[in-house]
Amino acid sequence: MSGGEVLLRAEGVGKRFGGFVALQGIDLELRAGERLGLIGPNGSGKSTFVNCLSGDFAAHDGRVTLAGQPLAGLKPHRRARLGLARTFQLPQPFASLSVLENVRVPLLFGGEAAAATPRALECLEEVELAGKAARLPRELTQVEQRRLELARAIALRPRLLIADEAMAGLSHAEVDQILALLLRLNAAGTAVIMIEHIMRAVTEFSERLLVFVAGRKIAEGAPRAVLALPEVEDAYLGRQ
Ligand SMILES: Nc1ncnc2c1ncn2[C@@H]1O[C@H](COP(=O)(O)OP(=O)(O)OP(=O)(O)O)[C@@H](O)[C@H]1O
Repeated sequence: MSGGEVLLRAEGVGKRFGGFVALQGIDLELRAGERLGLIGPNGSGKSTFVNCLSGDFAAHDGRVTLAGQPLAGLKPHRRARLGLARTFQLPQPFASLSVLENVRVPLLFGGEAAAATPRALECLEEVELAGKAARLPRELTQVEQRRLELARAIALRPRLLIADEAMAGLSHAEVDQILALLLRLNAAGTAVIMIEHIMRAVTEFSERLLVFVAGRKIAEGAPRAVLALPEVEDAYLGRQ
């Protein structure tokens, strides 16, 4: 479900770690409600880019705006309040808090303390975890932990959700569950950037694919067309 206006604009984003250039010259325009897939071999800079968007890393170069507002210098929780949410490759719940309390946390810090419990319960319903609200995260299965991570990310009703490998290690059926959940969120208006190594999932989900290799964007466009490009094939076969 994509609207017309640009929601996120990144221009010339770059990031170095010491002398190592992890990311260079990344431009992206994402429309409201769009479903974008970000792919590339291991170490190509996908998570680094997402970290620069979410504010977990400070970019060295470039400019990022969300709905026209510059994000430079804003910490992740400020970006979350503006509507930019992300999940982490490795779910990061608070181990000693219940599933419900974990979803209440972003609401308490996001200025929605008054309605934190009903909204947290609504999110758990959305990800089909309401029955486990009183459990501890470690009592959840792997796919349930992924769903909890998504519930925490959607608590503040983001305009953009970035899902960083939300399906890694899951079975075929579990991948389908997460895909269905992300499609539901998107149908309700949330733009989604999906970083994913599971090609079936990312091509099925995305309206547009971006391909990173060695910190640069090498291709962008409709999934099937992009995957058919020789330079993309080369990148995956390690010929680049
Ligand atoms: N905090 C860091 N310090 C130093 N180097 C880093 C750091 N984070 C990432 N890198 C390096 O930056 C490069 C890009 O890493 P990044 O995690 O963004 O890749 P990725 O495309 O997300 O990979 P994967 O698919 O394996 O998750 C890699 O060479 C990585 O080793």
